[in-house]
Amino acid sequence: MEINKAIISVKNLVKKYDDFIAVQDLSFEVYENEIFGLLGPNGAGKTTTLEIIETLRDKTSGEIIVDGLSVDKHANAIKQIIGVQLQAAGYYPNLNLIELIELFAGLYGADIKPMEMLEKVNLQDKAKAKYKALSGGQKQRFSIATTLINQPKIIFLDEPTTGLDPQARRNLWDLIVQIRDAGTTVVITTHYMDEAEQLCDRVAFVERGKIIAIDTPDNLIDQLVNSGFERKKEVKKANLEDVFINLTGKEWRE
Ligand SMILES: Nc1ncnc2c1ncn2[C@@H]1O[C@H](COP(=O)(O)OP(=O)(O)OP(=O)(O)O)[C@@H](O)[C@H]1O
Repeated sequence: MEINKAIISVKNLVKKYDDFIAVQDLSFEVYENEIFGLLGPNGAGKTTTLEIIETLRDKTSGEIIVDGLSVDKHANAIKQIIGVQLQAAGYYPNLNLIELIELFAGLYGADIKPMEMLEKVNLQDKAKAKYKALSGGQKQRFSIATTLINQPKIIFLDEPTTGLDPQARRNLWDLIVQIRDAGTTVVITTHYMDEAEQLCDRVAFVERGKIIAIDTPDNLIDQLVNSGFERKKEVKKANLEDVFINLTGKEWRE
């Protein structure tokens, strides 16, 4: 049997905001080279947990190891091996996409070819465009390109497909799978369960700051079915999203 190697290990993580406990005794591992989904209701503590792993937020207690490095002792070293989506506010309005990638590469000291980065996310035709002139799907793809500039071992994507149409969403899934297949571990949050089911190798459900289930989507669904669960209504063989894709096609556009 294949032994999975943990690239992120979170043990007994606790985060308090004054008296409020946002994360309580959370433990999980992310395996090398998987797409790992952190799922759960609004306010469950997903973003807080990710930001602590990304070394952007302090924890109250617990232990986090990222690729053998402790967040307590090696935050700077961790920053160098992870890719995090920047806030759009960081995209200087007067620079085009190529210039923005050059700027970030300079900040990271990364030796990359900007056009190759844009090709990876299928934005080569927009190299001279400004960020604000991009569609929602293109903006997300650009933002994912920026996470790859320092050739990270792990990237973190917080709700990357929110607000995208079904086609753009599926294009983005293909891109995320390509990134994993090229050897990068992907940690993602999403509120779309169809997305988690299709895209994630494993998922963890977080509720009120605790992990309540963690496994492959297949195993979690099988466990529920084996417990006697049945859907109330017979499900049709296609849904409205399939109609959308069938009518409008799957190719990259925007
Ligand atoms: N800086 C802060 N100060 C006080 N409370 C905070 C702070 N940041 C987050 N919280 C609280 O911590 C809890 C967890 O928030 P968090 O953003 O981690 O949830 P989430 O699971 O990412 O939610 P969503 O799905 O809505 O993005 C929430 O109740 C939130 O109000």
